Amino acid sequence: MSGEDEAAPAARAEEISKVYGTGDAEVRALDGVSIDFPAGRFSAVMGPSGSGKSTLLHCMAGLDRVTSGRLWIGGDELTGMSDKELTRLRRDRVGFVFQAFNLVPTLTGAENVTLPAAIARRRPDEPWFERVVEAVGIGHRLRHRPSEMSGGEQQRIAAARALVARPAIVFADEPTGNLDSKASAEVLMFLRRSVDEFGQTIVMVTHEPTAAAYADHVVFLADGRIVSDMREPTAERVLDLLKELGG
Ligand SMILES: Nc1ncnc2c1ncn2[C@@H]1O[C@H](COP(=O)(O)OP(=O)(O)OP(=O)(O)O)[C@@H](O)[C@H]1O
Repeated sequence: MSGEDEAAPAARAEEISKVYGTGDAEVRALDGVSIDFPAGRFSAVMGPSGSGKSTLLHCMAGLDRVTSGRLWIGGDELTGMSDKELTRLRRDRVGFVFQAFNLVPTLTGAENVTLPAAIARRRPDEPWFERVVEAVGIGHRLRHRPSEMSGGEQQRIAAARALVARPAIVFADEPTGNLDSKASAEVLMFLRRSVDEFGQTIVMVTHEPTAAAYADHVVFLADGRIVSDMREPTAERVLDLLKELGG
């Protein structure tokens, strides 16, 4: 958590814009956003509803394409990649955690965690799997199916699934949006631990100041632009700034 942000960013956006629709229906969801997400840090993205948070995350993760501007994951430029190249990049370099856990209901917890590696025909790294499972605290749920788990347990399985492939970066979109405060804290503590202990890079969209307070820094969006930035956030300072920004 030192201040050297000169390290190569894990992800970078340069003047990106995203326009949905045309004519009267045109929506400029992102309007010239430039941002570096430093490697080995936990970053949060906040802002009012409709400010472009999910759009930013989806574009940076290669799930959606920008209208203009350039994007990188590590040294790889996403803009200009074919769909096939993007799919491969997402599979090999990016982890995802979504609000709606997105586990496969017919698979056990363990099978859900190792599914991406199986799809990519990668050999499972057993010691690493054990370490991630220990850190996430869901060892006792590995043989259960998602329907037999609480929301918090399902989300921790989803977080372990994102982490176990050792991605260059994990994007989390409202990962605690469906969880109560205790389950949220467990998920967030795991994400924090994965940054501190495993050197993981995380970018998380959230509405919740208490969730943002787990991050090393927070960027604030409004109307598709970055309007503020906060290091070492606390829930109180985040809340104050959101009020100031009218969010
Ligand atoms: N597929 C789409 N087609 C048209 N407009 C879209 C599409 N996706 C998003 N938008 C619009 O782009 C803007 C930004 O949406 P986005 O979902 O990125 O905001 P957000 O900050 O994540 O909002 P929320 O906090 O409510 O999830 C909004 O005005 C939204 O209506």
